[in-house]
Amino acid sequence: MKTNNHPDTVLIIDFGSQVTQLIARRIREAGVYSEIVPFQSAAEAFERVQPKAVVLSGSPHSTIDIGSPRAPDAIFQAGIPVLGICYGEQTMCAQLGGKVEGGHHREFGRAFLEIEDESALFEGVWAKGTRHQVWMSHGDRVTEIPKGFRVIGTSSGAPFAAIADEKRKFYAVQFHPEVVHTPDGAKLLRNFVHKIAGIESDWSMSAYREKAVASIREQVGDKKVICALSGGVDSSVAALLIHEAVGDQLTCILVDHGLMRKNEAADVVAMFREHYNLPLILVDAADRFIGALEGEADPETKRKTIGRLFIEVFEEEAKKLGGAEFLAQGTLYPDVIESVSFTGGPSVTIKSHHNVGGLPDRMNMKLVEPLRELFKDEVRVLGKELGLPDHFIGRHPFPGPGLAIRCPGGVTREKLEILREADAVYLDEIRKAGLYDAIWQAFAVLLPVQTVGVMGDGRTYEFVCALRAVTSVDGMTADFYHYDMSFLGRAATRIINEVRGINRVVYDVTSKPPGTIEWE
Ligand SMILES: Nc1ncnc2c1ncn2[C@@H]1O[C@H](COP(=O)(O)OP(=O)(O)OP(=O)(O)O)[C@@H](O)[C@H]1O
Ligand SMILES: O=c1[nH]c(=O)c2[nH+]cn([C@@H]3O[C@H](COP(=O)(O)O)[C@@H](O)[C@H]3O)c2[nH]1
Ligand SMILES: NC(=O)CC[C@H](N)C(=O)O
Ligand SMILES: [Mg+2]
Repeated sequence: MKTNNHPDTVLIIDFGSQVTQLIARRIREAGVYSEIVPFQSAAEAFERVQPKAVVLSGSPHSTIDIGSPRAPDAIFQAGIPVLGICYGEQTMCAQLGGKVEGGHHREFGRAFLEIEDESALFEGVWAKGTRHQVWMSHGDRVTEIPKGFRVIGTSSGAPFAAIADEKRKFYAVQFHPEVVHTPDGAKLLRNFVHKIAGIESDWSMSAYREKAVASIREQVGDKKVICALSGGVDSSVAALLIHEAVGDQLTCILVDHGLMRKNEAADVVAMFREHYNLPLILVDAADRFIGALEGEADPETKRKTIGRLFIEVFEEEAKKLGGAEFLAQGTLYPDVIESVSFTGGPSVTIKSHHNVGGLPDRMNMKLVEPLRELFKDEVRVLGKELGLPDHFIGRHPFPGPGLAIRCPGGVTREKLEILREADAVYLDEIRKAGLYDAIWQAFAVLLPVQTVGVMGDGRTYEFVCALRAVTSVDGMTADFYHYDMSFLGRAATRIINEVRGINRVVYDVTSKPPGTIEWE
């Protein structure tokens, strides 16, 4: 039985490529809904989703190895178009009667594709006899293609770099059309979904909004929902969507734990109460959080204390409301994929991220997760659609434990106050320089180190403030932002002049890895 709400889905079978998510992105950019499933559950997902087309991803595996992953045979018998990419091509060939060999012709990075023949895949993009840049990353290669296929493109390392069986609508490429280093790749994927699979563009955020609102109504009925609202993009968009669906059945809870940025709580409250008339409870829990944190210097203990207090506050607030059946969360698609990805496996805990994910178990509530099919940039588009002002949509992420993890070592009220001021000055300078949107996340850190300085001919002995700014796509990896030195000089001068308690400023030039974005 088909259980997915989207009539025209492209199913992407993930064999563990680093860039599988990009395939989904590119297809969605073409206005077509796509879903990623790990290969282990592909057979079940194929049955459930009944896709209009299938894409097979790349993989770190080799089809030559015994026990390496395969696509379910059913997809080749369903009469729908299939596109194999890299490993996807190799397994398609291996499964349909071709041959793959471990190569002496490895290609990594930039390569050139000679167009040998016309094809629906290349229509309007690449003409026969031309040559184009593509991006490759393979060690194995196809050496014999299955019956029914013909060669449409070659590269110096891969005689079967692009092949097609137009009758069965099976296509396969050794290069990666999903990455930006294949400049025309997105157009090929568009050809695949529109021209070959015949799917029209109907995936838009306004269509999504309607569907999401309807399904929230169906799920929630006349029951109560609470939503932990931080004012971050994810929880804000989730709250607005649920409010549109069930109005006053929703109550949002914003916890002011005393670890927010300057004016943060007030701004969030003003925005949601005044502009949206959204039922919002602001809980002032600053004493409770700071009281529990005082004297605690261990980063993990700090994080766990904050997580525990969050749960306590939500439990109390839910009780005051007479209980609530549902808990809303801003879970995004990458979170969902990560938790099911077969490459994930048991990994070490670098830090215990606070999220409300621990809540439902403890609180016995069902989850409402209206964003679980979306990527962050899609959430931003949806936020715009819902009328969230630009300055809210473009906000840098802010962690649940807030300033506590930017005060390494013990937290005190005084230190938090110094940090809050320094952070505000720093962000003000960033905005003035027009850099806010170019930076993924920026913040100040107050080090537990005092140094000697001289100010107004007097000796000072005050704290060191570290500035951090990073570029990133998803927070998983990051580079430090390459400021102009004169900007750093300006920011440092202002912080030292305006913030009592700081007499020295340094800049953090660590990428992630080896560093993390936050200091704790
Ligand atoms: N001060 C807070 N009060 C209430 N809920 C909070 C608070 N801080 C965090 N949360 C909850 O924890 C969740 C996870 O925080 P996270 O920072 O990952 O997401 P966000 O704040 O919604 O968006 P962004 O990633 O843009 O900051 C939030 O979605 C929100 O539900
Ligand atoms: O909601 C959150 N709860 C947390 O406990 C938490 N810790 C880190 N972060 C944010 O996650 C991103 C990656 O941070 P790290 O490189 O420090 O792990 C960065 O954007 C961090 O700000 C958190 N967000
Ligand atoms: N990127 C890939 O899909 C690589 C496939 C296979 N591991 C190879 O080296 O050829
Ligand atoms: Mg946040």
